[in-house]
Amino acid sequence: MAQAPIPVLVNGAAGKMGREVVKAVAQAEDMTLLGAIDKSPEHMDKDAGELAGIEALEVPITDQFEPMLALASQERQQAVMVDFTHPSSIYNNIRSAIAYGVRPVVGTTGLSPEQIQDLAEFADKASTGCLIIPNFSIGMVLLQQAAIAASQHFDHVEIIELHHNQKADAPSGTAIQTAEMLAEMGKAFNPALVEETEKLPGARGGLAQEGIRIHSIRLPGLIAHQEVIFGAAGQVYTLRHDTSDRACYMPGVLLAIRKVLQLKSLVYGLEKIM
Ligand SMILES: NC(=O)C1=CN([C@@H]2O[C@H](COP(=O)(O)OP(=O)(O)OC[C@H]3O[C@@H](n4cnc5c(N)ncnc54)[C@H](OP(=O)(O)O)[C@@H]3O)[C@@H](O)[C@H]2O)C=CC1
Ligand SMILES: O=C(O)C1=N[C@H](C(=O)O)C[C@H](O)C1
Repeated sequence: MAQAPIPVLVNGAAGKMGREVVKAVAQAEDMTLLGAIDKSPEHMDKDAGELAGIEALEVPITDQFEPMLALASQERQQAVMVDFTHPSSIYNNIRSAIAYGVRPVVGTTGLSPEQIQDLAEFADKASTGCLIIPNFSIGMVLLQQAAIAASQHFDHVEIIELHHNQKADAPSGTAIQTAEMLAEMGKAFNPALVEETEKLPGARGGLAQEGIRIHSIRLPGLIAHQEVIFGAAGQVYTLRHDTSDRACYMPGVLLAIRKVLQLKSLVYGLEKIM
């Protein structure tokens, strides 16, 4: 029997990322858009395809999250929920999806390490695959790999992340993940040479693990950008990634939808499924 297409729910379907995901799923031959959920009253009942700038898909935007999960749980082929909503709702969204046996692919940032640990235990107990991916772009995975390599040779590093000014959380999930990866190298960075005084609180950025500082910039005109800057005597090594279109995340999102069906636990980071 031919493999049935993967039924996909998109949560946050009226948002900037959600619209891209609707388009990508509609155009993927092995997937079908089962539902498009969003809480924005402005877009309620609109056709998700038309809102995404493609043909009508006969899938209206709805705010009925749990009924959609219930519907998805009835599907012959296991269903996936892609979530690009808001930091305030993501923890509960993931728990609800897992409770219904629907596999979450999560791009929404802002979960704490404790929440991720708790969700990992919940997914384990339910033997349900779940992917939490702070950044779906291949370019960022490559930047992070280059940063890990550079960290073996440099003891000083700072991260700057720059985003559009509609972003709710700071620092970005990607910057937090990048700092975590560098911290896992097992050494402390940025040994202090002088006693520093911050004349303006926050001037030196947020302090992540192992002395790594993260600086967040929010401006209209930006999409998503990150620099990891290494310094040593007489040299500076800068790694930079720039996005110019949210389409850059879609190959990673489609890969994650396919891969989450093979998992029985929570996996954090695109690099783990590539
Ligand atoms: N992992 C990755 O590669 C990427 C991750 N992101 C992350 O994805 C998230 C979304 O980003 P973006 O698309 O730019 O944001 P948007 O604000 O453009 O879109 C979010 C959409 O979700 C809706 N929404 C908010 N809360 C809920 C809820 N509880 N249930 C259903 N719908 C909800 C919003 O409605 P309303 O407008 O009414 O609030 C809005 O329509 C952010 O956390 C961002 O950091 C973004 C880009 C890439
Ligand atoms: O809000 C965004 O836009 C983005 N959010 C993610 C993050 O917080 O890292 C990924 C990317 O930077 C775009």
